[in-house]
Amino acid sequence: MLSNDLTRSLFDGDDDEERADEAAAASGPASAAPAADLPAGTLALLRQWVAAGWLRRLDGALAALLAELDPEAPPALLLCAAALAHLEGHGHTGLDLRELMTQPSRLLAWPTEGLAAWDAAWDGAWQGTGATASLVALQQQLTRSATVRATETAPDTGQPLVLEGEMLYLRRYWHHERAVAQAVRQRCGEEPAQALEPGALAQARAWLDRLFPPREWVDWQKAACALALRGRLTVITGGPGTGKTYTAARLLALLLAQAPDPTQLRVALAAPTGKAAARLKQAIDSALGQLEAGLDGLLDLRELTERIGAARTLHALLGARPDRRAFRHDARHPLELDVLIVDEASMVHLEMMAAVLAALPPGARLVLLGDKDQLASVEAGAVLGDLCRDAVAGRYDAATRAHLAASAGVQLPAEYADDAGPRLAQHTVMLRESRRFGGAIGQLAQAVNAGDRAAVQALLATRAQAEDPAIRALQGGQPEALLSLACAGRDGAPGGYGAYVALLKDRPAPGGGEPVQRAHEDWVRRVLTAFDRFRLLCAVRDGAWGTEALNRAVPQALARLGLRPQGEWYVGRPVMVTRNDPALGVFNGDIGMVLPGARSEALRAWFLDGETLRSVGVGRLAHVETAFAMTVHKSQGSEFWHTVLVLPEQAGSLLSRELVYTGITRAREAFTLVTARAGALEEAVQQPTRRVSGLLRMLDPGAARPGDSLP
Ligand SMILES: Nc1ncnc2c1ncn2[C@@H]1O[C@H](COP(=O)(O)OP(=O)(O)OP(=O)(O)O)[C@@H](O)[C@H]1O
Repeated sequence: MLSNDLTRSLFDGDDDEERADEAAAASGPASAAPAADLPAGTLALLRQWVAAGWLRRLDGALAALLAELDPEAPPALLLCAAALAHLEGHGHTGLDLRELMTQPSRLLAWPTEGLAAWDAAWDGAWQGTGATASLVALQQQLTRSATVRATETAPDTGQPLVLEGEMLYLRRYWHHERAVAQAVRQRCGEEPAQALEPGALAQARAWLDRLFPPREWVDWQKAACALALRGRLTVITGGPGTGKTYTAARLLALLLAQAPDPTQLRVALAAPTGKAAARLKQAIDSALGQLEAGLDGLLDLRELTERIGAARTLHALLGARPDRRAFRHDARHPLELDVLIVDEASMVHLEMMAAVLAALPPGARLVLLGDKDQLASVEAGAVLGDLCRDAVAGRYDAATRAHLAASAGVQLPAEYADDAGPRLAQHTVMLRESRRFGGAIGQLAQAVNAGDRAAVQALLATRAQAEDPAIRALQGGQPEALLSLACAGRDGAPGGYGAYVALLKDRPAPGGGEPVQRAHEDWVRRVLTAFDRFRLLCAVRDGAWGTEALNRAVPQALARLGLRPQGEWYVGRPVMVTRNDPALGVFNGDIGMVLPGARSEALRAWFLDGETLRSVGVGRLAHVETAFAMTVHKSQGSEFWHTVLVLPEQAGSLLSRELVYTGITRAREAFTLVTARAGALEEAVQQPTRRVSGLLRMLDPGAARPGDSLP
C-alpha cells in the first residue's frame, strides 16, 4: 500500500517542503488535479489555503494522500488531516477533536479570514452526510475510513492516522506518545511505591543528612534525592541556578553510597546538545569535587568522576548511525547502565524521549533535569512540560510524604499534599530557590515567566533609572545600534564580538612540535572562550531582525575591527552545525570557530566541549551556518556572559513568553533587549505557548482531557 510507506516517510524527513514534494509527486493526480471520484472540492479548498499561507504544502499533501487511499474519505476527515499536519508543524503531537469542533480559532491561530473559511468548510463538510456535527459523529466518520485506526477496536494494518479517544494522531506520533506513556507508567510503578526496607531507610537517612545540612524550610533538593532513591524515574525541574546539577551530583553520591558494589555502579551523563552535555559534565565534576572534599574520604567520588567519563549528546549515547533513523541502542540492545542523568530535558522531543526510554533497561534509574518553563523542542511534543504538570502543586500522596519524612526528615507543608495525586507527581520535584539568579536578570525572568506585564515594565524602567549594568533595553531600535552593540558591547557590558576578533591576530607562528601545538591550542581556546561570552539571540530567522540578515551584517561590521569575512570559509567565522553527523562527531547545535590548524593555513572548525578541543577540516562540514546570531531555540543549553535578545516587528505565535524567558535566562551577567517595535516584549509576555498532546491522558486516563495538558 503506497500509503504506509509514504505516510511513514511523510513526517520522517528533515525538510517539510521536500516531504511535500515527495508526497505530491507520489500521490499524483490527487494533488495536482483531483480525479473526479476524489473529494475534489475539499482538496481544492485546501490548495487555496496553502496558497494563502494558512497551511503548509505538506499539510495539503497529507489530505490529498488520504483522499487517494480512500476515495470515499469524508470531507471532515480531509479537513482534520490537514489540520493535524498543520498542528504538527507547530509542535503539537495530535489534534484534539473536541477543541477543533468548539474552538478552532484557539487551535489553528489563523487570521480571521482563514478562520471564516475554515468554519464555512467545516459546516459544508457535514451537509449531505445526514449527521449533525458532534464529537461522536466525527469519531464515527473518521473510523469508517480505512485510513484511520481506532485504537480500541481496529487491528493495526498500517493506517496513516490513529484515533485514540478524542485525539487524532499521525501514526508515528501516536506510537511515540504511547511508548513514552507506557515507559513512564512502568517506571513510576502502577501501584503506590513500596517503602524502603528499614536497613536501607536508616542508611538513606544517614547519608541524606550528611549530604544536605539541616534547614528550617523544605529542602526540595534533599526531597528530590529521597524520591529518586525510591523510583526508576525522577523528574527534577527548576529555573536557572536552582541547583538541579548540584542535586544530581548529590544523588550520585547517595547512589554510590547505597550501591552493593560501588565500583560497579554504571552512570552516564547526557544532554540534547554537545554544549549542554559539556556544561553538565563540568557542573557535575565540580559539584562532586567539592563534595568529596567535605566527606573525609568516605566515598571515592574522584574514581566515580573518572568512571563516568565525558557527558554525551543523546544522539551519541544512543548510538546514532549515519543515514539511519534507528539508534544502535534500543529495547533489544539496551544501554548498559544503572543511572542515566539527562540535563536540559525541556529540549528533548517526543521521539527522542521514546528512544531514550526504550534503550534504558527497566531496572536503571532515569533522572531528567530541566526547566519546564523554557521553550519546548523545535520538534513536536513538550514532554518535560507535560511530565511537570503537577510540579508546582506537588500533589504528594500519603506514602510519598511518609517516605520523605522517614528517609530525609523532610516534612511537607499541607499545601503540597494530595492523596489523590497521580503516580507521576510522586516522582517529580520542583526546585524553587535560585542561587545564581537573584539579581535584576533573575527578577526579569521571573516576571516574564509569571506573565506579569506590569512587573516587566516596572523592572525595565527602574533598572534603567538606576543605570543597572545588568539590564538594558533598546526599544524601537535601529539595526545600526544593534551592530554597534555586536561589535563593542555597551556601557556596563563592554566587549561584544570585538573581543574575540582582537584575539585573532595573536595566532602563534605555525609549525610542528608539541610546544607549537600547545600554544596553538591555547590560542584556539582563548578565541572560542572570548566568542562564547557574547551572543545575539533572535526570535526568527527571516527579516531585518532575524538570524539570516544579522549573520550577513555582523561580519561586515566586524570587518572594521579586523575580521576578513571573504568567501564561505574565513578565519574567525563562527559556525553552528545544523545536522547530526556521527561519523564526524559533530551534532546539531554544536558551535565552533573556523581557524587555521597548528601547522598550516588550512582552515578547520574548532569545537570546545568542556576541556576537550577538537577540530574538523572545513571541507568535511556540509551542514553548518554562520553563528553570530542564533535563534533562541538553538541557544538552549548555553549561557553567555552577555546575551542580547532581538525581538522583531512581528513574529506571530513565535513571539512567546517561553521564548523571552529562555532568551533572558541565557544571560549570566548582562542582558540587553533589542526590540524593533515598542510593546513587542509586553505582547510576548502575554502569549504563553500551548502544545497539545495526549501524553497525560495516556498516563492517567480520567485525570485530564488531552488538550488540557498545557495552559
Ligand atoms: N544547596 C546548595 N548549597 C550551596 N550551593 C548550592 C546549593 N544548590 C546549588 N548551589 C550552587 O548554586 C549554583 C547553581 O547550581 P546548579 O548549577 O546546580 O544549578 P542548575 O539548576 O543546574 O543551573 P542551570 O540553570 O545552569 O542548569 C552552583 O554554584 C551550585 O554550587
